[in-house]
Amino acid sequence: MTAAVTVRVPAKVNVQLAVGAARPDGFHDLANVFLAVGLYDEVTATPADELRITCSGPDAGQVPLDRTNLAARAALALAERYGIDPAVHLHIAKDIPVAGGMAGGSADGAAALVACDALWGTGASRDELLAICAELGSDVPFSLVGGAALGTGRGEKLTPIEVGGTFHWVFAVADGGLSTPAVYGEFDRLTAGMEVPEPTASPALLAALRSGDSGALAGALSNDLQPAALSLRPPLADTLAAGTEAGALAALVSGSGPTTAFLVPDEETAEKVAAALLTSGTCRNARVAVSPAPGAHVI
Ligand SMILES: C[C@](O)(CO)[C@H](O)COP(=O)(O)OP(=O)(O)OC[C@H]1O[C@@H](n2ccc(N)nc2=O)[C@H](O)[C@@H]1O
Ligand SMILES: Nc1ncnc2c1ncn2[C@@H]1O[C@H](COP(=O)(O)OP(=O)(O)OP(=O)(O)O)[C@@H](O)[C@H]1O
Repeated sequence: MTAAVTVRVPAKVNVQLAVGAARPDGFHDLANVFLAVGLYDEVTATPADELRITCSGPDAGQVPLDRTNLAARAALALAERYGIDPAVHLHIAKDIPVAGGMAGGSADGAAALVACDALWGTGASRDELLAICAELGSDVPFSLVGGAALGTGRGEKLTPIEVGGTFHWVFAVADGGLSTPAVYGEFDRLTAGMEVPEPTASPALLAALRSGDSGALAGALSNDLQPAALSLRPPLADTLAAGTEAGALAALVSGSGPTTAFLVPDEETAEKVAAALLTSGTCRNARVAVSPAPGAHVI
């Protein structure tokens, strides 16, 4: 029997997040262009007497260790489908900012699924794993596939996107998180009484990803949730300004925030912008990363 399986899983940034009107089920239809970035959590699955979650890393204190943890929910969902006793210890080595709009919890859900699938030898197909991911959350399927993809529906229906080069990023980690439902709720409040257009992927953005051209991508980045995140957390505007002044090609809120993302031309500029963000006092931490990155995979 396999003794332990470790799965590495990336964070994400939304290079385009086009948000439609609220649906009757409370979700919003999206044109969500996901790009996986090289900040990783690792989930290790080991046989145990009962389902147990532990977490290490600087933000570990903010991660729930009960059955609400997306890693636990993933293990339970797979076990139920295959009639397996979910007796597993899942250890999360967390490096992705918590509640930061970088899909950290979703990443752990996808990683736990891949780890338990390997540990238990369920032999689930890719499509079955993707279906479980979609039940766990809108962002979870992308954490499984990585790379770059267009998410439609509530973000769970994925079409892979070609990426023609490496993009360099700096991520400014804010103090405290933002609740994803609260940010979508603020989007609804800000757009009340307005005609919200059908979300569609930007051809210029897709072309920029395909060509690997950072300058073109900088001109095409967009996030419809940014006004809502800034409305709930006005000081984020200072973080965006600090990174732009330091030489970023473009700045935007990552997903529902409050992490802010800075696209930079190269590694050298990334280090410079990260240092300037740290000294600006407008964020708690600054992380350098490249994209695209592979989805959840056994290491
Ligand atoms: C902001 C993003 O991170 C961008 O990728 C995602 O849209 C959020 O994905 P997620 O965290 O996996 O969200 P879920 O766990 O599926 O949903 C949490 C809550 O976010 C809101 N939500 C989420 C996705 C979506 N397309 N429309 C929504 O309105 C709903 O209030 C929902 O109850
Ligand atoms: N494995 C997990 N890691 C982190 N948070 C988790 C996990 N499982 C459940 N959560 C809960 O989910 C909340 C959101 O955390 P997460 O790090 O996923 O946010 P996020 O990056 O903003 O998500 P997204 O970008 O998908 O909207 C946390 O406040 C926490 O209570």
